[in-house]
Amino acid sequence: MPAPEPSSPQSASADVERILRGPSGLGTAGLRLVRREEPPTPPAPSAVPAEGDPIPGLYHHPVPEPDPVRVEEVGRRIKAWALDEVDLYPEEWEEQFDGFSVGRYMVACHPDAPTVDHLMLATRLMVAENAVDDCYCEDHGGSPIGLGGRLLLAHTALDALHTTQEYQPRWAESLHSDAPRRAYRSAMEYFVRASTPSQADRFRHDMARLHMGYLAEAAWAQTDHVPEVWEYLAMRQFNNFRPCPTITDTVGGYELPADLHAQPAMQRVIALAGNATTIVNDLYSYTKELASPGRHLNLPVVIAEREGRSERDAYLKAVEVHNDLMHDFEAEAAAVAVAFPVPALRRFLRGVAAWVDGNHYWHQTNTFRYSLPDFW
Ligand SMILES: CC(C)=CCC/C(C)=C(\C)COP(=O)(O)OP(=O)(O)O
Ligand SMILES: [Mg+2]
Repeated sequence: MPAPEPSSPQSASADVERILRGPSGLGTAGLRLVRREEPPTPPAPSAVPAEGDPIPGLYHHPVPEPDPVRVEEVGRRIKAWALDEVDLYPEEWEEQFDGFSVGRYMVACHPDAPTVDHLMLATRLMVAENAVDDCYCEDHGGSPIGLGGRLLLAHTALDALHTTQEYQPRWAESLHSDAPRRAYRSAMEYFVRASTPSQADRFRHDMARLHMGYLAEAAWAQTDHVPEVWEYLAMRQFNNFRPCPTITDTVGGYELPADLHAQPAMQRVIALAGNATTIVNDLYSYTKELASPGRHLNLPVVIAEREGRSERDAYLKAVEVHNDLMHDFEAEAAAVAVAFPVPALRRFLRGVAAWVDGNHYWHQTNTFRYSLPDFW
């Protein structure tokens, strides 16, 4: 393949825009997966953000309001699944379940899902993943103590135990014994029915990564260890949203072939996207985590501690780290799209970019869960 012509910074940025957000020009609006919005007006450095505003200076792409009809239907169906199929939560957690707004989240992140059934694949998994995080690791009875055993057993709801006839039934029963396992088991059953074997295996691998990240976070919490910034970033690359954008093709009803997914350049793009989305969480959940009992690690907290910065400087540096990750993600995604001109690969990259943007939108607008610090 001939080497690409060197391009000016303006044309390089137009290439990124075209590849990640679709073609532009007269008559092309219908070809894009994500509707182009007017570029956001960057806030003046001193502007104080109002409730629901984006973090000043955070590099992001606004998305159109998610389709309210789909949001409502996904919301209705996920509640029925949570209550009737997996008995997910007691009545007193209902407000938090509703406040999570998972329908709005998933509709924003998957604009190319052909049907609500496809959206439900992502929505059940998102709810199940949060149930494991809340009930095993965090605020709803979670603890670092004994986490490894709990996570491993829950992981078998995704990646089945194959053992002797004597022991198999005890394992099968165990998958119904708590809400996180019931949720993982059921969500995975739906996912396996809709995905190819290699898509399901990709997902299992990403979930094993996630569980390894939870364990490192828990180990550090147990010994009250504050890692170096790069060590924290390594942990957060695993304790990460990655399993969500990487199912974009199953949710879109197509497949990124396994050999293209496995390309080192594609793996880097996926990791950069996952890392940017996860640092978005660190920034929007900063005040919630400061208010929670004990020390909750997130990027601003680790930068402040390890680099001796004020809380505000550390937060602003974390914004820069996020922005660098986003720029690298976009540049490398554009390079991969040029190197492998395969329609399914381009669609997958657009799907990952849409997930990144939808994830930002949800964090920004979820004022039930998140609020910004007073740094501007
Ligand atoms: C949905 C999914 C795969 C989540 C995995 C990791 C995770 C829970 C996050 C990236 C969110 O981070 P955090 O636990 O800090 O969440 P909140 O800040 O409490 O919303
Ligand atoms: Mg957080």
